[in-house]
Amino acid sequence: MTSASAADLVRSLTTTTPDFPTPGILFRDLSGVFADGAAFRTVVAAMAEPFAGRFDAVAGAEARGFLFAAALAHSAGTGVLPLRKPGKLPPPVLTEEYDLEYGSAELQLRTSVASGLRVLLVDDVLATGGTLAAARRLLEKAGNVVVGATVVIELSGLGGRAAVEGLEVAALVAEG
Ligand SMILES: O=P(O)(O)OC[C@H]1O[C@H](OP(=O)(O)OP(=O)(O)O)[C@H](O)[C@@H]1O
Ligand SMILES: Nc1ncnc2[nH]cnc12
Repeated sequence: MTSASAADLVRSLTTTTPDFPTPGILFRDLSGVFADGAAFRTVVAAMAEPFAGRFDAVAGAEARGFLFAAALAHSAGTGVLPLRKPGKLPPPVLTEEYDLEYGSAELQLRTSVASGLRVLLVDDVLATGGTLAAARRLLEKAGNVVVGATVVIELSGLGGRAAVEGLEVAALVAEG
Protein backbone atom coordinates (compact mmCIF):
# COMPACT_ATOMS: atom_id res chain seq x y z
CA MET A 1 0.00 0.00 0.00
CA THR A 2 1.39 3.45 -0.88
CA SER A 3 1.17 6.27 1.63
CA ALA A 4 -1.11 9.23 0.95
CA SER A 5 0.49 12.10 -0.97
CA ALA A 6 0.83 15.51 0.62
CA ALA A 7 -1.83 16.87 -1.74
CA ASP A 8 -4.26 14.06 -0.83
CA LEU A 9 -3.68 14.70 2.87
CA VAL A 10 -4.33 18.43 2.43
CA ARG A 11 -7.57 17.75 0.52
CA SER A 12 -8.84 15.29 3.12
CA LEU A 13 -7.85 17.29 6.22
CA THR A 14 -8.85 20.81 5.13
CA THR A 15 -12.32 22.22 5.69
CA THR A 16 -14.09 24.81 3.52
CA THR A 17 -16.60 27.12 5.22
CA PRO A 18 -18.83 29.50 3.25
CA ASP A 19 -19.35 33.11 4.35
CA PHE A 20 -16.51 33.16 6.88
CA PRO A 21 -15.16 35.53 8.16
CA THR A 22 -17.35 37.74 5.93
CA PRO A 23 -20.13 37.01 3.40
CA GLY A 24 -18.89 35.65 0.07
CA ILE A 25 -15.63 34.17 1.39
CA LEU A 26 -15.06 30.39 1.14
CA PHE A 27 -12.70 29.92 4.06
CA ARG A 28 -10.10 27.12 4.01
CA ASP A 29 -9.04 25.97 7.45
CA LEU A 30 -6.00 23.72 7.86
CA SER A 31 -6.42 22.89 11.56
CA GLY A 32 -6.80 19.22 10.60
CA VAL A 33 -3.36 19.21 8.99
CA PHE A 34 -1.73 20.81 12.03
CA ALA A 35 -3.45 18.33 14.36
CA ASP A 36 -2.20 15.21 12.52
CA GLY A 37 1.50 14.74 13.23
CA ALA A 38 2.24 12.42 10.31
CA ALA A 39 0.28 14.57 7.86
CA PHE A 40 1.92 17.77 9.12
CA ARG A 41 5.37 16.26 8.63
CA THR A 42 4.51 15.03 5.11
CA VAL A 43 3.04 18.39 4.08
CA VAL A 44 5.99 20.41 5.42
CA ALA A 45 8.50 18.13 3.66
CA ALA A 46 6.61 18.50 0.37
CA MET A 47 6.55 22.30 0.76
CA ALA A 48 10.32 22.44 1.18
CA GLU A 49 11.23 19.94 -1.54
CA PRO A 50 11.11 22.26 -4.64
CA PHE A 51 13.50 24.72 -2.95
CA ALA A 52 15.91 22.26 -1.30
CA GLY A 53 19.40 23.71 -0.92
CA ARG A 54 18.39 27.12 -2.31
CA PHE A 55 17.49 29.06 0.85
CA ASP A 56 19.20 29.91 4.12
CA ALA A 57 16.24 31.42 5.96
CA VAL A 58 12.46 31.00 6.00
CA ALA A 59 9.92 33.78 6.53
CA GLY A 60 6.31 33.35 7.62
CA ALA A 61 3.46 35.83 8.11
CA GLU A 62 1.55 35.94 11.40
CA ALA A 63 -0.29 33.87 12.35
CA ARG A 64 -0.96 30.75 10.28
CA GLY A 65 2.21 31.27 8.27
CA PHE A 66 4.25 30.98 11.47
CA LEU A 67 3.23 27.36 11.99
CA PHE A 68 4.40 26.15 8.59
CA ALA A 69 7.43 28.47 8.47
CA ALA A 70 8.82 27.39 11.83
CA ALA A 71 8.32 23.70 11.09
CA LEU A 72 9.92 23.99 7.64
CA ALA A 73 12.87 26.02 8.96
CA HIS A 74 13.44 23.52 11.75
CA SER A 75 13.50 20.54 9.40
CA ALA A 76 15.76 22.37 6.91
CA GLY A 77 18.12 23.54 9.66
CA THR A 78 17.64 27.25 8.90
CA GLY A 79 16.42 30.19 10.95
CA VAL A 80 12.92 31.61 10.72
CA LEU A 81 12.02 35.30 10.25
CA PRO A 82 8.66 36.24 11.79
CA LEU A 83 6.65 38.83 9.84
CA ARG A 84 4.34 40.26 12.48
CA LYS A 85 1.12 42.21 12.61
CA PRO A 86 1.70 45.85 13.76
CA GLY A 87 2.58 46.79 17.32
CA LYS A 88 4.19 43.47 18.26
CA LEU A 89 7.87 44.09 17.45
CA PRO A 90 10.06 46.79 19.02
CA PRO A 91 11.91 49.19 16.71
CA PRO A 92 13.69 49.24 14.38
CA VAL A 93 11.08 47.69 12.06
CA LEU A 94 10.10 47.97 8.41
CA THR A 95 6.35 48.12 7.68
CA GLU A 96 4.31 47.18 4.60
CA GLU A 97 0.57 47.63 4.10
CA TYR A 98 -1.46 45.27 1.91
CA ASP A 99 -4.98 44.18 0.99
CA LEU A 100 -6.32 40.66 1.26
CA GLU A 101 -9.59 38.87 0.44
CA TYR A 102 -11.38 40.18 3.53
CA GLY A 103 -9.76 43.48 4.48
CA SER A 104 -6.43 45.19 4.73
CA ALA A 105 -3.50 44.69 7.06
CA GLU A 106 0.14 45.49 7.80
CA LEU A 107 3.20 43.34 8.35
CA GLN A 108 6.42 44.29 10.10
CA LEU A 109 9.94 42.88 10.01
CA ARG A 110 12.64 43.42 12.63
CA THR A 111 15.42 44.70 10.39
CA SER A 112 18.30 43.83 12.68
CA VAL A 113 17.93 40.05 12.19
CA ALA A 114 17.57 39.77 8.42
CA SER A 115 20.03 40.95 5.80
CA GLY A 116 21.96 39.23 3.01
CA LEU A 117 19.91 36.04 3.25
CA ARG A 118 18.32 33.85 0.57
CA VAL A 119 14.77 33.72 1.95
CA LEU A 120 11.94 31.29 1.23
CA LEU A 121 8.43 32.66 1.97
CA VAL A 122 6.03 30.17 3.54
CA ASP A 123 2.27 30.40 4.06
CA ASP A 124 -0.81 28.22 4.33
CA VAL A 125 -3.05 29.92 1.73
CA LEU A 126 -2.28 32.05 -1.35
CA ALA A 127 -5.40 34.06 -2.17
CA THR A 128 -4.98 37.60 -3.60
CA GLY A 129 -1.23 37.45 -3.03
CA GLY A 130 -1.29 40.61 -0.92
CA THR A 131 0.42 38.91 2.00
CA LEU A 132 3.21 37.32 -0.04
CA ALA A 133 3.78 40.55 -1.97
CA ALA A 134 4.10 42.55 1.26
CA ALA A 135 6.42 39.90 2.71
CA ARG A 136 8.58 40.04 -0.41
CA ARG A 137 8.80 43.86 -0.27
CA LEU A 138 9.77 43.79 3.41
CA LEU A 139 12.52 41.24 2.96
CA GLU A 140 13.94 42.88 -0.16
CA LYS A 141 13.94 46.33 1.52
CA ALA A 142 15.97 44.79 4.34
CA GLY A 143 18.58 43.60 1.83
CA ASN A 144 17.63 39.97 1.32
CA VAL A 145 17.01 37.92 -1.82
CA VAL A 146 13.59 36.23 -1.92
CA VAL A 147 14.14 32.95 -3.77
CA GLY A 148 10.52 31.82 -3.87
CA ALA A 149 7.32 31.10 -2.01
CA THR A 150 5.77 27.82 -0.98
CA VAL A 151 2.15 27.49 0.09
CA VAL A 152 -0.21 24.66 0.92
CA ILE A 153 -3.31 25.85 -0.97
CA GLU A 154 -3.48 28.29 -3.88
CA LEU A 155 -6.88 29.81 -4.66
CA SER A 156 -6.10 30.19 -8.35
CA GLY A 157 -9.20 32.22 -9.20
CA LEU A 158 -8.00 35.11 -7.05
CA GLY A 159 -4.89 35.69 -9.18
CA GLY A 160 -2.36 35.71 -6.35
CA ARG A 161 0.56 34.75 -8.59
CA ALA A 162 0.24 38.04 -10.48
CA ALA A 163 0.85 39.94 -7.23
CA VAL A 164 4.25 38.27 -6.92
CA GLU A 165 5.18 38.33 -10.59
CA GLY A 166 8.61 36.91 -11.34
CA LEU A 167 8.72 34.94 -8.10
CA GLU A 168 8.81 31.13 -8.19
CA VAL A 169 5.70 29.92 -6.34
CA ALA A 170 5.00 26.30 -5.37
CA ALA A 171 1.55 25.15 -4.20
CA LEU A 172 0.65 21.64 -3.05
CA VAL A 173 -3.01 22.05 -4.03
CA ALA A 174 -4.54 24.55 -6.48
CA GLU A 175 -8.28 25.20 -6.33
CA GLY A 176 -10.48 27.41 -8.48
O1 LIG B 1 -3.11 36.01 -0.48
P1 LIG B 1 -3.81 36.86 0.53
O2 LIG B 1 -5.06 37.48 -0.02
O3 LIG B 1 -2.91 37.86 1.15
O4 LIG B 1 -4.33 35.90 1.69
C1 LIG B 1 -3.55 34.92 2.28
C2 LIG B 1 -3.30 35.22 3.73
O5 LIG B 1 -4.54 35.26 4.46
C3 LIG B 1 -4.40 34.47 5.64
O6 LIG B 1 -3.87 35.19 6.71
P2 LIG B 1 -4.71 36.25 7.58
O7 LIG B 1 -4.26 37.62 7.18
O8 LIG B 1 -6.16 35.94 7.50
O9 LIG B 1 -4.15 36.07 9.05
P3 LIG B 1 -4.03 34.85 10.10
O10 LIG B 1 -2.89 34.01 9.62
O11 LIG B 1 -3.72 35.57 11.35
O12 LIG B 1 -5.33 34.09 10.14
C4 LIG B 1 -3.43 33.38 5.22
O13 LIG B 1 -2.83 32.75 6.35
C5 LIG B 1 -2.45 34.12 4.36
O14 LIG B 1 -1.39 34.69 5.10
N1 LIG C 1 -10.47 31.95 1.42
C1 LIG C 1 -9.50 31.91 2.36
N2 LIG C 1 -9.42 30.89 3.22
C2 LIG C 1 -8.44 30.86 4.15
N3 LIG C 1 -7.52 31.80 4.29
C3 LIG C 1 -7.58 32.84 3.46
N4 LIG C 1 -6.80 33.94 3.34
C4 LIG C 1 -7.28 34.69 2.36
N5 LIG C 1 -8.35 34.13 1.78
C5 LIG C 1 -8.54 32.95 2.47
